[in-house]
Amino acid sequence: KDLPPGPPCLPVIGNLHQLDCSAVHRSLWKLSKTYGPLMSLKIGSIPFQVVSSARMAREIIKNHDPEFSARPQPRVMQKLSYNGLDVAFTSYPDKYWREMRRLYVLHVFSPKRVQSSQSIREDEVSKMIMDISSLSFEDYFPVVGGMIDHFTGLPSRIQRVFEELDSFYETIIKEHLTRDRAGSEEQDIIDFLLQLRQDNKSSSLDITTDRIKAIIMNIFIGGTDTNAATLEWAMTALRNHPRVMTRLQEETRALFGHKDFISEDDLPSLPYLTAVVKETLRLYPPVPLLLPRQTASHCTIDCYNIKPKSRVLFNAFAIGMDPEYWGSDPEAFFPERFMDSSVDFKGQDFGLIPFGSGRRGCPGVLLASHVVELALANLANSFDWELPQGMEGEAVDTEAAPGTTTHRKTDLCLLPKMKAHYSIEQEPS
Ligand code: HEM
Repeated sequence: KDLPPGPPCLPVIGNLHQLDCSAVHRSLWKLSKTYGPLMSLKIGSIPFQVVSSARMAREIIKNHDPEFSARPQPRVMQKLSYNGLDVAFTSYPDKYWREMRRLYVLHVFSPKRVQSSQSIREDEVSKMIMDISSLSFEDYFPVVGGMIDHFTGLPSRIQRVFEELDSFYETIIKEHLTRDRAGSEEQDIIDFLLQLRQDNKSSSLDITTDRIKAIIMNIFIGGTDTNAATLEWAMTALRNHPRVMTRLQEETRALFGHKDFISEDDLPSLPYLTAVVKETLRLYPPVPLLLPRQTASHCTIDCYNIKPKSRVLFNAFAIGMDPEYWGSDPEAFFPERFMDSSVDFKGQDFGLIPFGSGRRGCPGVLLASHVVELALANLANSFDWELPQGMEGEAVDTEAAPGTTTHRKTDLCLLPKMKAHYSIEQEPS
């Protein structure tokens, strides 16, 4: 009786009938308006607690983070993570998780390592811009499809996906082992892990091949689809808000319009770009329910009793719409709200947590923000974007497809037109 309030549920299916499976985060947001910022419900027979306001997220992460930092262990992720050898799906509290997390934060995704891979990101974004430039006028901008959903299904399917991924990781590791790195200054994450394995035999954390594969899995699943989805939603929102697109293009072109490519060193002089990325992550968080958490022990929140092993969802979408935090018009796409504000997505501001927060918060946040800002800056700077013939003037729909990472339901079709040439004389003095 002292559980948080929630909608009445049916036998067997629980509250499933109240959830729109292509936008569960939206259904949960609507329910939270009736039942409050900490809400109990059942998905099938499994009880969940759902966190839907910035105040509640702050209360939990500031005062109860250790109790809320375990993760449920879905069978498919157990298999794909080599039985929990990664970070994202490892149980908590656990010595192995602590050491791996330390490795990620201090080495694999440290600011120094992210900086050292700057030229790789610039090469990739530059290739993308060249590819788009060489398309014929009728060609559409392709969108990367969801991947994670393919991982659900029958055990045989899980096994097949596991084997495919495993052989992909083997190839990557072999390539790195046979590559002649002599004289090369660029050491990527795999080079670093292989080096660590060689140097660090005595450390308590033995870097086995399966552990390296589990780390590649986290990078591959956590760090590719999410960045692609963020770009997809950013371009959708920009297309539907031409005023914002124009202001973004004015910002990039005033400073760098004469250049073919905006580099990462140029990004700090583009504050409106950063505001557009933040606003996209607020309204379209690519992982809107974060990764599920599980309580490690009993705790009391706002007089409610939360039992050990309760599943917990943080609804980052609902939190991004919280009127107590965002004021009267949270549904508007309005990047200006970030222009004179220090609110950031790194996990310290509880109204904006698309990367989560606390002990289990995303360790790839710095890398992700570099990739997304670099790609978006160049897409906006190099091209004007139009809708295909016959669709001009129409709003692009914003319907989402089901999945842990939220993509658009339909492909986003936009036509790139090379920008008019900007000469040095057009630069502001
Ligand atoms: C836009 C891009 C990204 C988004 C939106 C995103 C989002 C998230 C979210 C919501 C979580 C769960 C946080 C929580 O439970 O509090 C997470 C965890 C994680 N992310 Fe990301 N992520 C992104 C990019 C990346 C990248 C680039 C990497 C690595 C290359 C990465 C690796 C991870 C890992 C390893 C975890 C598990 C952390 C743990 O459980 O201790 N992510 N991410």
